[in-house]
Amino acid sequence: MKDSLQKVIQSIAPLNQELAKKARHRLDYLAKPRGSLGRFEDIATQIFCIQEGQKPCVDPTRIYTVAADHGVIESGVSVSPQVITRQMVGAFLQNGGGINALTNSYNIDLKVVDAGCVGGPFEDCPFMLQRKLAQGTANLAKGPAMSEELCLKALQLGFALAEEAHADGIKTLGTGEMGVGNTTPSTALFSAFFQLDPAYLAGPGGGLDSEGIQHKVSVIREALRVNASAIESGDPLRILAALGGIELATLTGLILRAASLRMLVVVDGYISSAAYAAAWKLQPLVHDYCVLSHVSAEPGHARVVDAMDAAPLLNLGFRLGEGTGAAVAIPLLRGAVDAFNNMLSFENAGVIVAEDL
Ligand SMILES: Cc1cc2ncn([C@H]3O[C@H](COP(=O)(O)O)[C@@H](O)[C@H]3O)c2cc1C
Ligand SMILES: O=C(O)c1cccnc1
Repeated sequence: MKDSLQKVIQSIAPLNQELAKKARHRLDYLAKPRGSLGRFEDIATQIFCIQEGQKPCVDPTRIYTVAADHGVIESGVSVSPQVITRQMVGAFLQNGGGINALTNSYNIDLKVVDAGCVGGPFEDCPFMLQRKLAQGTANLAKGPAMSEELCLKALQLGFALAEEAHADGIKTLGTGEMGVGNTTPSTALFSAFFQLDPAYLAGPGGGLDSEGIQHKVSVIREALRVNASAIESGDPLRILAALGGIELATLTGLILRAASLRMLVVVDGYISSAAYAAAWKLQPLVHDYCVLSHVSAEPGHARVVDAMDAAPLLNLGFRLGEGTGAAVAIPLLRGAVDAFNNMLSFENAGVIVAEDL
């Protein structure tokens, strides 16, 4: 199983800088001052390179909202009980979650994945994927959250999801998650990967008060202590297994495989960024295939995006997860490629460039 991870990691190619020059050249000759479409120009260039110089396109798009439970919930790290994970998946299946409203609004395909929810299978539904790998994780404050084997299985589930999307002709993938308690493993991963104090990162998640946040910090400190040997190994796979979650490792696999299949990935907020951080530690080239949709209202997010040299597109005060930020960013990507593809050049528009006078 480790071999397939190595294979995916090695098959991610750097973007061709000659193509980036070509895209910049085109953008410079469109009927606008150079660089005046700012980040849209970067996005169009990135997509042009990912798609190897084809006319860039964003659609069709899909968001995978991956659900799983977390043993650490028994340590009192969330305002919500574990059963909310299941109930929210039930709400998604009735088209009633935040992610449903936004994917419907923006015409994005949604797939909800049970990767590790406690309990039995969910009701059948055309956009539900029943891929349960385990009944949640173990409590990371007491030992590793996952065995390396379970973590590899989750990575492989992520590979399969990216492959299925690719086979369906999807060009852009978004990440989403649902798992009560998952800001705790996310914060633990960020602390371990970037040597940051959990007190500097931990926030309210689903709604903890300041006392609750302090308790969460102490639980994360304990998780870092009991999993010190994995952290000291510096091996991102061991760290992800020890401190992560099933949905997080699935999203890590999805990001890696999507990059190797040359798909653009829109990474949602704080929690999805923890999956991205693991992918980035395993293969820094994923940076070139990903866009971070927004900076989460979870206060640690701005701090870790700095550590990853990433620049989220939006700041909307979102702190929901589920893929909602990714959904909101997708129309912006469409606008960026439409400007690239559809604007006239100075010459075709009959506009005289100052330097030609
Ligand atoms: C009703 C409800 C819907 C959600 N949808 C996403 N999350 C978000 O909050 C959870 C993480 O926060 P914490 O670590 O504090 O539990 C995750 O499930 C995340 O997706 C929700 C949380 C709740 C309560
Ligand atoms: O930004 C997120 O992903 C987030 C933050 C808090 C709670 N749930 C999700």
